[in-house]
Amino acid sequence: MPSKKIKRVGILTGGGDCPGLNAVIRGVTKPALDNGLTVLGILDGFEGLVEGKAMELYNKDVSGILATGGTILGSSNKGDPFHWPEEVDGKIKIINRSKEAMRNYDAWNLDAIIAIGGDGTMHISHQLSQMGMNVVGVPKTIDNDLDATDLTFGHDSAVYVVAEALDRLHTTASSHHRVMVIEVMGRYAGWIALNGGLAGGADVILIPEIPFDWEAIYDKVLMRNMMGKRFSIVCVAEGAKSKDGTMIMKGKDIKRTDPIQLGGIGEYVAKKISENTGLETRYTVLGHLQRGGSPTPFDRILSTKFGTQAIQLAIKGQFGKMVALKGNEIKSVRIVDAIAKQKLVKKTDQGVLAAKAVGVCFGTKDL
Ligand SMILES: Nc1ncnc2c1ncn2[C@@H]1O[C@H](COP(=O)(O)OP(=O)(O)O)[C@@H](O)[C@H]1O
Ligand SMILES: O=P(O)(O)OC[C@H]1O[C@](O)(COP(=O)(O)O)[C@@H](O)[C@@H]1O
Ligand SMILES: [Mg+2]
Repeated sequence: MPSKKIKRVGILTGGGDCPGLNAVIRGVTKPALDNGLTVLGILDGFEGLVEGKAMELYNKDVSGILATGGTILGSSNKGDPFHWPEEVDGKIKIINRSKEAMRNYDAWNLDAIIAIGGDGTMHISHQLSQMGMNVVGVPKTIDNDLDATDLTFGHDSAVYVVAEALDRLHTTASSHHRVMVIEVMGRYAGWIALNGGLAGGADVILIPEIPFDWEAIYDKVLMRNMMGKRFSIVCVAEGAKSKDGTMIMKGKDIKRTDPIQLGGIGEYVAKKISENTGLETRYTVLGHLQRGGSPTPFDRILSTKFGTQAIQLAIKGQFGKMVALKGNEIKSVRIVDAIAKQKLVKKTDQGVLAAKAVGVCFGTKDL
């Protein structure tokens, strides 16, 4: 049976922002308008859907945003309709506001929503699909931890920032004969540390998937020193942990479905190296610099392909699907399958093998 012709589509960006979101919004909106659809930009992710915050998008709104960072729609990693925190008598109570989300969807006369986000956004999209909402997903996250796509947009831009930072740290590390530790993002996945470390020539890369031995790190930096290489660069993922330790948290935000805020491992690793090797050590936390600014050309292209394919799926009535990169092709997968598995670094990944082959230490002798 041919699918009902859609006339009006909503678009939102959920979760942590990243470079390329605006390129996707443009990639969806331009062809949608050309096909006679109207487009409603929902503000601040699912928060806007629940609270009724939106604006019409016209050609002028998406003109000139291909290369701009952030999202013109705003984003939020708190507004989960199914897990909405509300303060009652000074205490946080979790309530379900999904019916209000459905009500706004109907009140706005939407035939579909394009939801751009990561695992959290896709979880919510799946739940809303089950309630009858037509959703098409677009995978974003600097972390690259969605298994259903070979790459998420935003990752390449984050890796570019890490590589540039490592280049800069190299020159000062070399001048002062220091160990430089850099903490990068990625949550429970080590992709940013692995790919950024590879691109920036790190000597040690520490990732959550490969718990490390302290001794292996000390040996590596001391050995380099003995060989006359009087500086070392250690690239550590925020979720990395030692074999005898746990991930280090900098805080908790109970308003979020995953309340854990990672951070602090860089400082800790630097302190331990300094205490146990006697080498002068400094640390840098790259933080949100990895998520800000203009997308790389690679991410602009991927985002544009994702956006244009997503609106095509919606026009064809292919709901409950997420666009995905498979090899060089943009395909689609079911959102329910996309949230089934997190993509983590495996010890056998070519990036790990290549890093090992050029002498990178992962803080373990077990590899
Ligand atoms: N496993 C989950 N199931 C349902 N909702 C989630 C889950 N993880 C996160 N969320 C919610 O999804 C939204 C976005 O999640 P977040 O992880 O910040 O961004 P992303 O969409 O990039 O993964 C937040 O409102 C968060 O509370
Ligand atoms: O900006 P916040 O709320 O501190 O979140 C930081 C987290 O968001 C990220 O930058 C990106 O995660 P998402 O893409 O899943 O939102 C993680 O690498 C990091 O742990
Ligand atoms: Mg997430």
